[in-house]
Amino acid sequence: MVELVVQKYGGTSLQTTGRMAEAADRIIKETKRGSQVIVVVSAMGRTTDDLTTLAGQVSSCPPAREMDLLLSTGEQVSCALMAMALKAGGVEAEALTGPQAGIITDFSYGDAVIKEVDPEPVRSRLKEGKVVIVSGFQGCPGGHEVATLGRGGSDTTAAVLAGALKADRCEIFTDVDGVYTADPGTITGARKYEQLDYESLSALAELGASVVHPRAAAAAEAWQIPLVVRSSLTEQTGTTILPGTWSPCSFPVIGVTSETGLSSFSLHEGADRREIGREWKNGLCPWKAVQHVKNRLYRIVVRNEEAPHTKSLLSRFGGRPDTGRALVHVIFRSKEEKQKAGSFMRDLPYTQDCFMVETQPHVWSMDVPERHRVNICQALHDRCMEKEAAPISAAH
Ligand SMILES: Nc1ncnc2c1ncn2[C@@H]1O[C@H](COP(=O)(O)OP(=O)(O)O)[C@@H](O)[C@H]1O
Ligand SMILES: N[C@@H](CC(=O)OP(=O)(O)O)C(=O)O
Repeated sequence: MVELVVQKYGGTSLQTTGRMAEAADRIIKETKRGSQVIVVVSAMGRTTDDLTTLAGQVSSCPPAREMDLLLSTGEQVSCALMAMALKAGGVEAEALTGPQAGIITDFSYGDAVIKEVDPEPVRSRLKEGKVVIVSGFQGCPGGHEVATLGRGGSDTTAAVLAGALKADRCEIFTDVDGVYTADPGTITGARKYEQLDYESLSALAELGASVVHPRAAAAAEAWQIPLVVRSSLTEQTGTTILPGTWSPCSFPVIGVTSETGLSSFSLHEGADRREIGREWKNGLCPWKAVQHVKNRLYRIVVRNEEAPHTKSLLSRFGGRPDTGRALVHVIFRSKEEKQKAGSFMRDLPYTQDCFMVETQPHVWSMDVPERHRVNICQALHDRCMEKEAAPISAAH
């Protein structure tokens, strides 16, 4: 039976035209195995950052619509080049922008959500025997508009397309050979998962493991599409995320993650615990974490972009943002595992100017200065790993 495979290549896998040619060879090999292939591409290397810098040079507050028009071009360049590379390799291919590929979004420029996919444009080209290359990270909110899905959004394009077209699997090609217990780029001793369940992947992705976008993890789970995270630089098998409730081991910790680009507010005066709690529960503030530290001191952590809005909401408490903050998280399998681990999380090094905060019941979180983030993650990861002899698969 012919398999339908979606392959997504991230910016790190398309950094140069040389890398793009390697990706094209891999796609050609997949077609030679007899598969139908849909390819989703991100912008080459750091193109999205470069385009953002360009916008900043002409405007201190670029309009969201034009910003999306600008940023969406990065993926279109990769898409057109990839189709050319494939054709040069003797494979029939056609490049489509997100809107041309039938990806319909809402109107939230810069953070659009895919509402629907018209499978026809891609399906008809597959029927013609073509490899279909789709620009990731973008869709059409209506008319002839284009909206982008937020940073890292190409993963979501791939997972949603895989679901809508009922693909047999969705492969995310990146610069690491799978999903690890911590960022293998910065944390020594991070261990690779050979297999993982959707829930654990989502937990890691939502709390900062940038290897897969959280919306992609959620979409793969919703459609029950097998997801493979693997390296475009090696032939290693990667991490497979499969339907079912399979859990890789009895290891109590799923991983250690961190989030950057945050600001914290310390609220002293007149802060009423119940009032703060009400704001938090009502979701009026998109707060990432909140904590009653002691007596009348509260910490509230928000993304830098939300700091001005939060400051005005909390003005009656006199909160001032402290920038350059990060959150570090130890994600446990359950609330009970977190409670059991309580004692071994104490007495960490680097705790000056750090605050324990509440995020989710099964997650131990701390608000830390961004400059200490990696050291603190390393210490936490070491501590979690020393508790477990051989929890996952061998890696690194
Ligand atoms: N738990 C984790 N497992 C694997 N990689 C991780 C994890 N947390 C963070 N990363 C980082 O995610 C990076 C890949 O994501 P990204 O840079 O967005 O790649 P791409 O451009 O391919 O989308 C890796 O280089 C790695 O440093
Ligand atoms: N190019 C966009 C979208 C994306 O998904 O990129 P990547 O796959 O390289 O994370 C970004 O940089 O955010």
